[in-house]
Amino acid sequence: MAAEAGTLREDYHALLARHEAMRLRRNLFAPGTPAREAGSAYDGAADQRIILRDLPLVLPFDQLILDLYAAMFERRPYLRSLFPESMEFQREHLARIFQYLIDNLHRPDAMAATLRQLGSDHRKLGVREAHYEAFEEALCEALYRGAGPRWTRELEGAWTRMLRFAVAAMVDGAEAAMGEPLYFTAEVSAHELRGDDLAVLRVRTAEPYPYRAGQYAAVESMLLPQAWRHYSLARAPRPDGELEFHVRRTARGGVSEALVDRTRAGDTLRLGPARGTLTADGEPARDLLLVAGGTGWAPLRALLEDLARRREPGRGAHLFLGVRHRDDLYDLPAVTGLEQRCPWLRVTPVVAGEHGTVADAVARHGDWSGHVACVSGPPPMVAAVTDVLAAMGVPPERIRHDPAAAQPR
Ligand SMILES: NC(=O)C1=CN([C@@H]2O[C@H](COP(=O)(O)OP(=O)(O)OC[C@H]3O[C@@H](n4cnc5c(N)ncnc54)[C@H](O)[C@@H]3O)[C@@H](O)[C@H]2O)C=CC1
Repeated sequence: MAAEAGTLREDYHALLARHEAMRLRRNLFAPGTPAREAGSAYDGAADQRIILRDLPLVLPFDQLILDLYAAMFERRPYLRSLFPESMEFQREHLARIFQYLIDNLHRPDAMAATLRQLGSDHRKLGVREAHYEAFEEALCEALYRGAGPRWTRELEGAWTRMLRFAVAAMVDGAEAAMGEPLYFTAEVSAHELRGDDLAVLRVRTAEPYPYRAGQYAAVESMLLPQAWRHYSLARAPRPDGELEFHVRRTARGGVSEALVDRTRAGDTLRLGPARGTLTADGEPARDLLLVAGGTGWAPLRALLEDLARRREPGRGAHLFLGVRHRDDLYDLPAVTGLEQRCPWLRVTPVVAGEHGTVADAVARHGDWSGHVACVSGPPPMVAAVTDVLAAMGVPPERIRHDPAAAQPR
């Protein structure tokens, strides 16, 4: 066993050394034009056409991705430790990334910011530039396996160029974030069950944790190493530095179960740096429409606390709080506390069985075309509310929500 581990380590260091040598060579032989800068000349539209044309050959993604990880771990077993024990979420995540890349390949520059962020977020997983090489090798093998006799060099070329473009932006993002901490260690200061499947966790980080109201963090429980899930920070930043998360158990064996059922005060969590642009900033003259569904209330609570603190004269806010059942109004004291403190805030609870959908309630209530809207909840609810608001003439830049991919499930 020890000898095997030794060989794995040697393989790993050989890969890193080989990679560093390649990087040096690239820089020596092509000064000023490292591979990653070539992205700006990348003809993504041409590769998009090839990939879309041949997509039926390599679908379903599920199989392609299963083959990819199998090939990677078979060839380089030492990379397995960078991934969580359960690969299910990881595979779904990769399928979403592939879909995102394919959908947006015709406008590579527009994707760069998302990919740089992704690269910066991959640092906390221990991912290094060299690992992408192993990933590319495994992708080629999976494409070859999937397409079988219909595999072509053109198909492989288009996928490889797409991947290299994405990797170049991710590596840029990782390098630009060198000064940012990989993660923050936090101790759970309180764990409170609110119903059988929901917990409110309060945590304190060892170092100050910078964030703005409305943002979210990747959270890792020590019970499930390398499995990170996003949860919104449910309070505006406070002088005592205490943070709050609202977690609903969504599946057995996942991070939400670990956080709801198996976490107690005194336990350690890790938090990635705060992310997201769900803020009320930018247009202080406009009234706010806040639409929450279930634990999607968390970031909107932070926004309201922040607004209550730095009251902007004349600015009103209307909150629609959507839940399935009355019992799901799990944070009522906070809601009523804000309502009492803030005469400019109106609250409309929407209980699905009694009042219909949140989107319908928003539509029935009035004309929101002059408002800034912040929407947070299950992705289908966010989509339905966004459609209603768009139909009323609220421009897209005034309808704010987190990307569906950033949500805990
Ligand atoms: N915990 C957190 O920090 C955050 C959670 N979220 C997301 O918010 C959601 C909250 O989930 P739960 O608390 O379980 O809420 P839930 O499933 O109990 O539903 C909350 C509200 O959304 C409506 N809804 C549910 N499914 C819908 C659908 N398919 N179409 C239209 N409306 C629908 C319900 O009627 C209810 O009004 C999750 O998707 C989570 O990812 C979003 C931001 C932060």
